[in-house]
Amino acid sequence: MNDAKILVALDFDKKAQALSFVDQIDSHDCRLKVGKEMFTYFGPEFVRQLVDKGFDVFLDLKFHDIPNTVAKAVSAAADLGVWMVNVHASGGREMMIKAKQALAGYGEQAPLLIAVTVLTSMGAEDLQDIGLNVSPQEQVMRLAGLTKECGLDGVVCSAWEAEKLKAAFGQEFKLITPGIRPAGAASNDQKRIMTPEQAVQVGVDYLVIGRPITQAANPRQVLLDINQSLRN
Ligand SMILES: O=C(O)c1cc(=O)[nH]c(=O)n1[C@@H]1O[C@H](COP(=O)(O)O)[C@@H](O)[C@H]1O
Repeated sequence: MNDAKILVALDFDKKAQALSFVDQIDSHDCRLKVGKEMFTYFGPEFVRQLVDKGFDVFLDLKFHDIPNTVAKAVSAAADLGVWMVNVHASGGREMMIKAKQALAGYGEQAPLLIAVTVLTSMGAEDLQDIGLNVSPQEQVMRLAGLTKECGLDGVVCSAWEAEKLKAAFGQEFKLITPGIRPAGAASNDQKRIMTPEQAVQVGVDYLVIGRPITQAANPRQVLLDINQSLRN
């Protein structure tokens, strides 16, 4: 069984580059996240290719639509054989419940279903712009609570919110966090970063890491070093 905590964000715009990267790493050392850019360029066939190579794939398409459409999209993701798929919690209760119900027929093969609460790129002013007079933290807690009520498996959040979320919603509620940087790595455009060790200590279940691994001279070694640091 794969117990890898690292989800490598495969943000390449060339399929050959992505596959050459994937060929350097082992499916036991990480899982792979495919987002909107790669999916739009290379489609479901690319996802199938990764699944066929033995990788657990997180299909990060953040579905947000009417309940029937999202349920069908989540079901299509399950048909691709992905390990995890996500929706926007702000799509609401009925949308999330229908999405969860759509996976019922897949039994053990059903992907984990998680929700995005508030994007880390949004601050209080952005929430005001869309009519939400609350702090991002309050909105994260509110949407995480709704996600749990709807029976989903967890949320995407910042590692800085992990302790509060675990305390409120329990250890089983999975937390997936971007903005993770090994000590000494460039932060790039990420603002509130944490090291992999710190993130695991505060209760994060899966660490989304992109450029520190994908742009490294020796990606496999960086991956092995991070995994080793998590075992210490
Ligand atoms: O949903 C995401 O994956 C995501 C949400 C968020 O709030 N912030 C965020 O950085 N991400 C993604 O996480 C990955 C982080 O990549 P690196 O910054 O290269 O480690 C990218 O694929 C981002 O699109």
